[in-house]
Amino acid sequence: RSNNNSQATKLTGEEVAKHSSRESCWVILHGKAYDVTDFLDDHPGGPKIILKYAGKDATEEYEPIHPPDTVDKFLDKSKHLGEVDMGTVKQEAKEEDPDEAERQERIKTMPILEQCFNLMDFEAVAKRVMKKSAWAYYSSGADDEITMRENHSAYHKIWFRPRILHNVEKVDLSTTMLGTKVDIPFYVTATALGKLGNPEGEVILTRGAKKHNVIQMIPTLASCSFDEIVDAKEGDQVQWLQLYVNKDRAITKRIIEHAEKRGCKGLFITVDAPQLGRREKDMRSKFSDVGSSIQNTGGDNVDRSQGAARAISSFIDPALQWSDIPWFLSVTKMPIILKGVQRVEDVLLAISAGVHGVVLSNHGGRQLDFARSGIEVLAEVMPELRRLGLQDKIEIYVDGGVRRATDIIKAMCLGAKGVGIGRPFLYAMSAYGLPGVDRAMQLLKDEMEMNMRLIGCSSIDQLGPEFVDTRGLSMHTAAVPSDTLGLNVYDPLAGPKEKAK
Ligand SMILES: Cc1cc2c(cc1C)[n+](S(=O)(=O)[O-])c1c(=O)[nH]c(=O)nc-1n2C[C@H](O)[C@H](O)[C@H](O)COP(=O)(O)O
Repeated sequence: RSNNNSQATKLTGEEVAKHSSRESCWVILHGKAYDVTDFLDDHPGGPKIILKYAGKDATEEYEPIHPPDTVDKFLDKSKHLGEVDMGTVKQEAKEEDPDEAERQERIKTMPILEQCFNLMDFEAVAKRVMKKSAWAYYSSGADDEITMRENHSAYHKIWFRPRILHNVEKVDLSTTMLGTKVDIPFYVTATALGKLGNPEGEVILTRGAKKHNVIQMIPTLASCSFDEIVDAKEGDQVQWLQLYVNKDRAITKRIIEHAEKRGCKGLFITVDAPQLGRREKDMRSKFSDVGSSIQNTGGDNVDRSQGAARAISSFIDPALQWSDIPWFLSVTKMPIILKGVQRVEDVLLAISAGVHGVVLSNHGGRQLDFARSGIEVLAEVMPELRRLGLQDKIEIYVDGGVRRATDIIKAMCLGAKGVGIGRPFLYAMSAYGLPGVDRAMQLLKDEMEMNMRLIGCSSIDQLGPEFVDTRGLSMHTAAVPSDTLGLNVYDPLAGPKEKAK
């Protein structure tokens, strides 16, 4: 114990440093020491990443990945060893990030916020100023990222059929989602690890959503704790919960009940991620955290650096199935929406399972590559629901690649109740904080008002399929990257000169 009388009860860094092995492993988090020896093999991210910080201060690495209440929730109180006299802790020489000096330079010369005129501008700035590992995590899609690009380019295959000579002096962009009135038909969708981009994390999105009266979907894998995000809401602001279903249903039940108690108005069960996709940019990035046990392809010596996503997702239940839905309906009164539905057959199954909505989504292209865009699936679903007279049985949302208000309008014309937007608000938050999110949402509102006028509609309920031409939608002319791997190793048939040897 430190002998300085004002620090009488505090541990010293030296003492903590003695416990730096599998046999006895202590770490320091936010100035307190914890004995995590018995927790090592239960850590979703595997033991290696903890052992890397055994006997040391792990706060910086821990912060963006774990909500602050994680230790209290998952580590028995007997393992909480108390305060550390941080003056006695040898601060590790930070792994010099060669890019850091240049990144700081780029931050000094970044465009001012007013120079961002659309959502893609935020992406361009974020790419320049974000830490590599954070950019990699947010921007990556699965495999060759074909679907990630298709999500956005699919909107370019839909053309408007505007009408003229309708009074569009007053334009009302408001609508309702799951019974909640919103100012404009988009919501902030669930995206994990908000603190990778901004030290304040998801609460920035909460404040932006409040200002523009749109709904925020709280991610299971948020950096902020669920309660921090709910506490950050104001007045009657509405939030939804995105749920990754845990193999341990008791944990899932606790999360659902707590969310309902805290006033969440929708439960979005993510169904397109029984295993998180292979996001290669994320895997290649500095984030050298070892992968979760779910990816264990054999032995502990295998380098399983799988990036942030894999490290935090081993709890997700790949056995989740339709027969589980009645249980979810029995444990909550919140409307239940399946997030990640990708074909009309499953929308019909969702209706017969009694859920209240679906999000037609491929997880922002971060899961199955070559899954179709949400908007293309929407164009498949709605005519079939209308044919069967089921279009009012369920609320249909789409997300993925929405970057312009015209994208939102196209989705509404095709019958969506609203659209989810992910990366653009992450980039705005990462580059400019709350002012960035505020501007991004305002830009969408301005674009939406103008575009509604130009297609000849003054309110959302006037939008319908007759305003769009979707004939090009099923042409998958995605900009497929050249087959770099194949070309690098391709061995053309030996020509005549080769034979002569
Ligand atoms: C960009 C992004 C998306 C994530 C996301 C994290 C990031 C950085 N994460 S993930 O770590 O597991 O992949 C989640 C998540 O926690 N849960 C979820 O349901 N969707 C997750 N999504 C998907 C998201 O909810 C939308 O489906 C997707 O972002 C929509 O596409 P855009 O980003 O193009 O708007």
